[in-house]
Amino acid sequence: MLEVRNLSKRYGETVALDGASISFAAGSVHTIMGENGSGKSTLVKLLSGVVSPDQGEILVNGEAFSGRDPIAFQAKGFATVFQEVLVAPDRNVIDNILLGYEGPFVRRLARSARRGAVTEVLSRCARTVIDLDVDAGSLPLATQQLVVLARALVRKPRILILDEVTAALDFNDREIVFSLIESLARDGCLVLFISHRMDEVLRLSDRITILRSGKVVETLDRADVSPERLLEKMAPEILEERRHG
Ligand SMILES: Nc1ncnc2c1ncn2[C@@H]1O[C@H](COP(=O)(O)OP(=O)(O)OP(=O)(O)O)[C@@H](O)[C@H]1O
Repeated sequence: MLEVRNLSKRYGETVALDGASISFAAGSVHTIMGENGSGKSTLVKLLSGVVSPDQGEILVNGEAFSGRDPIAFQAKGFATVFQEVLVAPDRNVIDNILLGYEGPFVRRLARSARRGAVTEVLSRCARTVIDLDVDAGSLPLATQQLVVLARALVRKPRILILDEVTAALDFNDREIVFSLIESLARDGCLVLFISHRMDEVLRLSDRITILRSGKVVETLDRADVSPERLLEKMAPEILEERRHG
């Protein structure tokens, strides 16, 4: 459904992504793992149209497209929740969740229906009760993250990219987000999950791609991985130290 071929991105002297080729299947949770600086966020930015690749292709259902055009990516069914929490701080929660969503769905909604749509989408991704009328900037960071997640969900994405979204969340909200991820994948969505938490990666992933220094080390099926194998692929030097330490 989604494929990247030979994708590369350089920032000055730094090669952030170096000829990455990965195939992603619809209806699956595909995790990208790697140490800090391995290129995970660069891949996310390329797949969101925030930056454009120096080389390589992004294909959706076999059709190549790329470039620096987030709206075009959204139109193709991509929605991304970035690592940095991005709310419009002076707009209320309803506006934040419906922000930039120019689809016919929202245009036709009356005021009360907007509130209903937002309540429904929040109930799918948060146990925390969120006041819809306060400015999003006044909410705790974890709640802001849930607002951004709801914003992605309201678009009914076919490809949902979650970059370290669970880091700030409390236990209850993390559990509800896990269930949401599982149910989205069951319904045919591709969930591209970026995390360095071994427990959640092993629990949720169907496939795992490991990046090291901008290169794809390997893509593995969940059945073939163990924590030790993942660590060996991500950071062999750490495993070596442990063996001898
Ligand atoms: N805008 C930028 N300008 C210069 N260098 C950058 C920029 N963005 C990323 N890099 C560099 O590219 C490399 C890959 O960074 P990237 O953020 O993609 O890694 P990451 O795996 O997401 O790391 P982290 O887990 O810390 O978020 C790093 O060496 C980083 O310093």
